[in-house]
Amino acid sequence: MLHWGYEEHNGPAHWKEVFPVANGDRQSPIDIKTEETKYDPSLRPLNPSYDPASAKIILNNGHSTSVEFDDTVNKSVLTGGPLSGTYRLRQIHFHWGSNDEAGSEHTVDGMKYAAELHVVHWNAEKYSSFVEAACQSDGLAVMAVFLKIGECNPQLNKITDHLDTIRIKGKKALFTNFDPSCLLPKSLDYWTYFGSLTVPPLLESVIWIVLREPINVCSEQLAKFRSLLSTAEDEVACCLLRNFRPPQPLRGREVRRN
Ligand SMILES: NS(=O)(=O)c1ccc(NCc2ccco2)c([N+](=O)[O-])c1
Ligand SMILES: [Zn+2]
Repeated sequence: MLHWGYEEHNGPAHWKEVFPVANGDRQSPIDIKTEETKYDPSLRPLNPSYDPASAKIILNNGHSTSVEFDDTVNKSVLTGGPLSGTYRLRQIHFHWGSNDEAGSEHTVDGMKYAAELHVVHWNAEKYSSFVEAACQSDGLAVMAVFLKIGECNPQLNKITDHLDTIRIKGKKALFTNFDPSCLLPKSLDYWTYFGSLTVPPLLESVIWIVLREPINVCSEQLAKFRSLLSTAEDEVACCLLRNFRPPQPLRGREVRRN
């Protein structure tokens, strides 16, 4: 496999050839079977607290589009929920499909949403960098938000309005004064389980926090993500039509709900 991606020749089925942990026992995403989730009274309310000034750049890394935040200080953090300690906001990014019928990574009772937002944090209380934390079993906390097709979402336009300036892989643009809370649903009720990065290197270091309530976006907004290129300037242009990994085996893990 040349370089991993989401096409037939280098997609999720091939990743184990380079990243054997792909067959590990705490891989993500998963299908959430709602009847088998367990209520846990010890789970606390989620407490995201983000400073819009932490947002720095918007980027096309060839696999998704991300907004990167200044994570050198505890200015934008997530506490509460299943977490012990303070997790620092690192970046947000999206996963989508080639049409509106599929695109989310997690599924709920087999149902696929059109897309999924990931809000990525790392355990800055115990570790000194994202990369170090990404190698620890309690190093990362990723909040997942489902995107379903409905009314256009004016908040998402803050992101999609900039995609034409970062069409090519590797392009980045200044992007600040953005609080990702504007993309969270009314309810912060969640499911939580121990899993992994859903993208190589697939490290098993993520405490997943999947919000139960989706947010609405419209088809035209999602279409803009599909016009991003997975290729760089000197390569034959190829659109990033899809970038979701399918659900992985639960391997006996428990999914708890608040
Ligand atoms: N879909 S996800 O939220 O699980 C995810 C996957 C990979 C990476 N990054 C790749 C990476 C390299 C070394 C450690 O991490 C990130 N991230 O960086 O936020 C998030
Ligand atoms: Zn992701």
